[in-house]
Amino acid sequence: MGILSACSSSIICKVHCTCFTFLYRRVCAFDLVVASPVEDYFLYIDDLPYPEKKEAEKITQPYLDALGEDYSNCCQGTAFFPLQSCMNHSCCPNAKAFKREEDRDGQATIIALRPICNGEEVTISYIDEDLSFEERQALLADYGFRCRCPRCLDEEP
Ligand SMILES: C[S@@+](CC[C@H](N)C(=O)[O-])C[C@H]1O[C@@H](n2cnc3c(N)ncnc32)[C@H](O)[C@@H]1O
Repeated sequence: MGILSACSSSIICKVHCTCFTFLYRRVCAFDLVVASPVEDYFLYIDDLPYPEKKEAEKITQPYLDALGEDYSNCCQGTAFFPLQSCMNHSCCPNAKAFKREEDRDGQATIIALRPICNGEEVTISYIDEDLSFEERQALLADYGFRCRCPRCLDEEP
């Protein structure tokens, strides 16, 4: 297995997605929900100084009227993150990959769940690690492998 190891800081890194497309999950895609970019755009217009705001609103108001309440719908999708794709799974992971409110589009954060020693492998969980050994193995079989993490080796009958 390839290994991604890292330093001991709690926020390990911010990773960027290279494309925003639907991928087979074995490639290690990452499900995302991001705030509506349309809403962000209207908030930006709202903050413009007076003459520019007036000008911009002449163009944006018809779109806002047409969209109605749907303008603030968040977007959901799956993205490919090259760094996260290098991270092996563990049923007792030491890190977690997710998008925080402050992460902008195309960015996600890997955060340590506990202190990680220099040189220690950084692992995330691909599944709900609260499941039983059999349930975890069944889900991971769908990813195409049998889990050999320390917890599974320990729980293996
Ligand atoms: C997203 S890749 C992870 C990076 C990969 N190890 C590499 O070198 O490119 C997922 C693959 O890594 C292997 N893998 C990841 N976690 C594993 C684990 N806990 N036990 C066994 N194999 C694992 C499996 O072959 C799996 O299909």
